Amino acid sequence: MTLSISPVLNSADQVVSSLSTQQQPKVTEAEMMQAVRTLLIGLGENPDREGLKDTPKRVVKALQFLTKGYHESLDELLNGAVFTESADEMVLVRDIDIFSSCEHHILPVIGRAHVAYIPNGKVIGLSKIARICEMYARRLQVQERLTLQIADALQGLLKPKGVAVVIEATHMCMVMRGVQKPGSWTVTSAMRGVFSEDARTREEFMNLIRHNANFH
Ligand SMILES: Nc1nc2c(ncn2[C@@H]2O[C@H](COP(=O)(O)OP(=O)(O)OP(=O)(O)O)[C@@H](O)[C@H]2O)c(=O)[nH]1
Ligand SMILES: [Zn+2]
Repeated sequence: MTLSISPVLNSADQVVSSLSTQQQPKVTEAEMMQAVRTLLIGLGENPDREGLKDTPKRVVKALQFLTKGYHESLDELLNGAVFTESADEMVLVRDIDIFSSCEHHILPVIGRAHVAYIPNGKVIGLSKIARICEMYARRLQVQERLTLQIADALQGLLKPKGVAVVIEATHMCMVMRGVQKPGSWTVTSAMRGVFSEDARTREEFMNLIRHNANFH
């Protein structure tokens, strides 16, 4: 099977970023598996031993899953779930699990996103906020870009009064290798509109993401 690994783009995506627009060459799954086999040999392994026989196939499948966001688009995931509403108070979806992969080492980045916006005539289906996070997380990323892509997607889709995104994450490339700092985690934020202009609105958001829910 020949895979096109060029990202699926739509108008909303184009508003969001030009970072993923480059055309990629087409590569077959067989070629991808062969590359994994070469890696195994380079690591001193025997790719033909029983335990590793199907590993190239599994690795390719796993990497395709971890980067499936390249083949998704905002239009598809939204499924029309943007509604006209007069609500104009902050909407916050907290503690959205993030499983991404760092683009430098292709190692896991694990954390949580908190996403808020203040509507301006339109609201979005709540699950779609998590789906937007998921689409951008399932790509090779740096945490800063992931954070701003989520913010800019919401800003572009809803034209709200403001958007705030905070991501807290730990990078396995800093935990399992390299500098080896298991307790470290990184916080990134992207503030748009009133969240960037008004310290009180930003403060309210920061307080809400610190507060512990009663049902936990
Ligand atoms: N800003 C940013 N840096 C990241 C992210 N993920 C990984 N990195 C960093 O990317 C950098 C790559 O640095 P290099 O010196 O080229 O690579 P390296 O030799 O593997 O670096 P070390 O991790 O320090 O061993 C490292 O400092 C990583 O910590 C991210 O999401 N955001
Ligand atoms: Zn890394």
